[in-house]
Amino acid sequence: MSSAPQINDPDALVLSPDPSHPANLIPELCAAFYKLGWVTGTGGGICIRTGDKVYIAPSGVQKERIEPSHMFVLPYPQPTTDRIFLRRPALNLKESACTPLFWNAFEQRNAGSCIHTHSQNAVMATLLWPGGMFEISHQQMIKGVRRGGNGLALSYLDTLRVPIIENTPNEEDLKDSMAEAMERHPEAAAILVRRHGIYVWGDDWQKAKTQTECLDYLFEIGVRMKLAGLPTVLN
Ligand SMILES: CSCCC(=O)C(=O)COP(=O)(O)O
Ligand SMILES: [Zn+2]
Repeated sequence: MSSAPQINDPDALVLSPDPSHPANLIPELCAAFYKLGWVTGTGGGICIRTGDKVYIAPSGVQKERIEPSHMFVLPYPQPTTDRIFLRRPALNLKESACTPLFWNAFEQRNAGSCIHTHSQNAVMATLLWPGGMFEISHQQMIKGVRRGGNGLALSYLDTLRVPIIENTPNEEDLKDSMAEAMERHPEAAAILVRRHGIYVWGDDWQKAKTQTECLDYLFEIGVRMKLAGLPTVLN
């Protein structure tokens, strides 16, 4: 008898031979992000939304070792009351604590994917820019960032600005301040969290990943410029 998942079997939502299926992509991308130092120590990750379904990794697990069967699938949109699921893993796991923050990206930017990293470049940027905004100009990689994370790409002549919000002891409690920062700065492609990391979103996982890479590069070079005493914004 075949053990393949049947129609109406929730496991069919995460078991696919297609490498581009979100349940296969999330483990692959988390393993790649781990190598970059973005999701070490279990923190951070990526979620993917395909229309009315959201694929989310478990919380507090080694993100470089997750498997498709560990994935949560949630319907989008959600009711305003309790969180509902289309599929939960058989193991006793909880969905990522980043879920409410990923939801900000879906609801406010219609994002198809959101990435959270604990990159030291992002954290250092929040320490060396003690105000509410990271700023850098005249860098080629600025061209890889889109206005609002989902609009037209910035030009070499644009100054990149990324808002910084203050950290909270619990990840979930960042939801409101992240939502406010996104509302106040419609051109922002991401939100930095002081002494913690960053949330970056995009129309799809490819665009979210590209923007996270460009931003991380810009944080790294911005930090190095600042430490070398060089101005990061030119007139
Ligand atoms: C050492 S990780 C602390 C919690 C955190 O910052 C985080 O991003 C948690 O993400 P998870 O997906 O594991 O809930
Ligand atoms: Zn985090």
